[in-house]
Amino acid sequence: MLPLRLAQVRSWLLDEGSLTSSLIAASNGDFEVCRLQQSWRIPMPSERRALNMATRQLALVREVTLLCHQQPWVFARSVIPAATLDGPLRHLRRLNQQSLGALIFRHPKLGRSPFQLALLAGNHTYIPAQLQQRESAWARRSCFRLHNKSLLVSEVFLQPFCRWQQQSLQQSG
Ligand SMILES: C=C(O[C@@H]1C=C(C(=O)O)C=C[C@H]1O)C(=O)O
Repeated sequence: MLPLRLAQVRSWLLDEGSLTSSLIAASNGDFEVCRLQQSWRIPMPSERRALNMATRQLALVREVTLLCHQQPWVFARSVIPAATLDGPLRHLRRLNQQSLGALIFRHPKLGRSPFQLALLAGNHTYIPAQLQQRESAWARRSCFRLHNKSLLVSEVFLQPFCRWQQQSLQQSG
């Protein structure tokens, strides 16, 4: 199957609301978060730049898949600087299988930067090996801000999501 054209996924890529909420609705509630890893690491250079972090500074890096109907629809990587874990988002330290979005979207003053979009090769090293695929994958990235604290969230829309979206578009004509 060819990767979806931008026009076919644009509404999902540019939606500023909670992706968790959208996927729960799309899957009629058959949704779960699977935490792949969560550890203190030096972020990638482009992530450090997006967060204005110093070169050797550590951040809490969380990687999950968002599963709908037990299928991995999205791979998400969040980079949370230590300073962000001291403020109103300090409970993110203890995040496990709960959705990060379910927590941060509770805050009415949550801000979000404009999205950066990319079409990644399905075997791009950014995607964990077990999630890599033949088809290219659309990805988006944005910075959340709350009380001058930031965290960077990247999401890659995988093939099971694309198959569902293509069927949805065909059914809606
Ligand atoms: C930011 C959101 O949280 C989602 C859940 C994540 C997690 O649990 O680690 C990470 C990114 C998002 O896909 C959202 O729902 O919009």
